[in-house]
Amino acid sequence: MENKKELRTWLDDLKLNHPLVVAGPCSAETEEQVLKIAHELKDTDVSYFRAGIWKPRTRPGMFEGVGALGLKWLQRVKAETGMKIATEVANAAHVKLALEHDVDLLWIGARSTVSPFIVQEIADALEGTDKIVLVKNPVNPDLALWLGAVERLASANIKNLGVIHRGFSTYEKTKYRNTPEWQLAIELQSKFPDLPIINDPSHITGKRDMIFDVSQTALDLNFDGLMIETHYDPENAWSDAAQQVTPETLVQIMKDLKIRKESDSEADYNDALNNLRAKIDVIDNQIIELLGKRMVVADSIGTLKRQKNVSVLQSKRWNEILGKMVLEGQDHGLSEEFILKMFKAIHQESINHQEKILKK
Ligand SMILES: O=C(O)C(=O)C[C@]1(C(=O)O)C=C[C@@H](O)C=C1
Repeated sequence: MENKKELRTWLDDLKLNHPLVVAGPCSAETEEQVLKIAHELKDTDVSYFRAGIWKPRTRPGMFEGVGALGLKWLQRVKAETGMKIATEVANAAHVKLALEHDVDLLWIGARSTVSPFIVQEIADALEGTDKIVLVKNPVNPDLALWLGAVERLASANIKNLGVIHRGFSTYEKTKYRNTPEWQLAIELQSKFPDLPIINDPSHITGKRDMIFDVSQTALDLNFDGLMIETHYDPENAWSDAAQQVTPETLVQIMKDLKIRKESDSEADYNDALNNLRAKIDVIDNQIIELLGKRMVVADSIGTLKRQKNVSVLQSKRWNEILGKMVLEGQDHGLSEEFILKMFKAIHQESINHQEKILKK
């Protein structure tokens, strides 16, 4: 699949002067619940009303969605509020029912995106549709798998495509429910600058009080929209209670978010920016030069070790370096996380250099 301007057409055609907002409850629970939330979201920035009809749950025995019955409730939402409607589909049967009920936007969930078989089944069922189809990232941070799913849909002649960034599962507990790994979303945007990308701060954070912050980061990174789970009584929601916000909170979030533009044409701003960028270019070159020099020293260490048959990895020395560099980094305003990531990469490169010499 190639990037092309037309990928944005469906979004441009909405002619919004704010980010695209998809909002509504995690799950459709009852007809009253769906309609009450929808009426509270009418006349806000929300263009698409979402509700989960079929819920893929981690373990059996939990609420798994109301099923096809809920699609009728979504149709009432459209008729009564004028909002378009959106839901998740996870197999061909879901697609058939969603299309029969004229759902305007369908998304493929993270647990489906991981499976090329499921994605292909969904793509085949959707073949040639003019509905909007958004692909959530797979649960694991695998950009090729994410884009592969989009490609399967594009090959099924589906034109109105986009992606949803909902974060990634980790074994370690972090402050996020699913860590954002923003680098992946950035890489995706550099490969497909015109493919609409929506952020899902509800699933990234898992906590409503972090939603604003993640939404702002997403907008600062040029995301096109937000999908935010919204419920009039979040505490008592049947699923994902901790991450849903009330319609009032959603309106406040949209009011408080700073919407940035991609650039500004003012001359003074561009002069100042270009000056600073020239400085960055010089520093980047110095960094590369220094890293190259460091590897030349590593090569010499490799030659020494080869003569004496000593192993490459020297954990004690390496831990000393890491400890010192974390402290040094603090003095220069660099986070421990960054220093550890950077020096681990440097260490690996040094090991690769020495390995080449030892294996000669
Ligand atoms: O000090 C060494 O023995 C090295 O091989 C150098 C170096 C490094 O790049 O700093 C690389 C590998 C070792 O694990 C420790 C440190």
